[in-house]
Amino acid sequence: MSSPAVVRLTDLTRSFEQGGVRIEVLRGVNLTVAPGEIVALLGPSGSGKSTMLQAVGLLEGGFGGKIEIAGIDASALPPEGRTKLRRDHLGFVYQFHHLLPDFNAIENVVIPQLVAGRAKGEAEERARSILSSLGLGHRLDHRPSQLSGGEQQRVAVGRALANQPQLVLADEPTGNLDEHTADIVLEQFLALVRGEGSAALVATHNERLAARMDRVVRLHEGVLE
Ligand SMILES: Nc1ncnc2c1ncn2[C@@H]1O[C@H](COP(=O)(O)OP(=O)(O)OP(=O)(O)O)[C@@H](O)[C@H]1O
Repeated sequence: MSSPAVVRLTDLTRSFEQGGVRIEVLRGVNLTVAPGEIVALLGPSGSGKSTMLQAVGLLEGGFGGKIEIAGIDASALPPEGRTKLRRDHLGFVYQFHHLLPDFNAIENVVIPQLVAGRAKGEAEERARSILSSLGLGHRLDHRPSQLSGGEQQRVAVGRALANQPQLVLADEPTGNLDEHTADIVLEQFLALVRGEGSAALVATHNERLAARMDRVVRLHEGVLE
């Protein structure tokens, strides 16, 4: 039997009420992401990309439709079940790094592994290997404030992959970087994700970067084209 899709969204809906006005942001999104597949989510500002990633990331409620992660219906789970699903299967990269400021690069990649129950030595070895593959072997002891924007973002990528997630959710992961640095960081991100065999759903408005991924889907007026 083939392994289940890492994500399957069926008729996903989300609307917000603002000042008495109802905005329907997602109007019935359907999407399937296969294991190891890297999908670019394109759409103009305000089209609902972040809202869609929040749904898949199981970070918020309020969505209609069905969200399945690794073959499990998340919509039917209690909050602790969703937390476990998120911890076991998902990794996150945001536009801003959100690294722990008081910990250095290697610690930022080790800590999530310790939380997940991995032994310290093994976690350190893995963190070193991931950060070296991201070109940061010479920056392991640096804290976020001692790293460039591109380096900070690469550590954030390493942290997202630390626990071998089946799916990485990335919201404008290079949106805060200049074009040249964004290209380098994206290439390293894609290489690491491919090397680990993870799938990824990457929100961006950058067509050029989207073209480097396996498939492009577009959000338009609340549905995927
Ligand atoms: N908590 C909220 N309350 C009210 N409206 C919201 C809320 N979150 C998002 N929205 C609205 O939903 C729409 C989609 O927002 P979202 O952030 O998902 O878009 P996006 O495609 O990620 O945009 P960008 O590329 O600018 O990040 C916007 O019109 C936004 O104002």
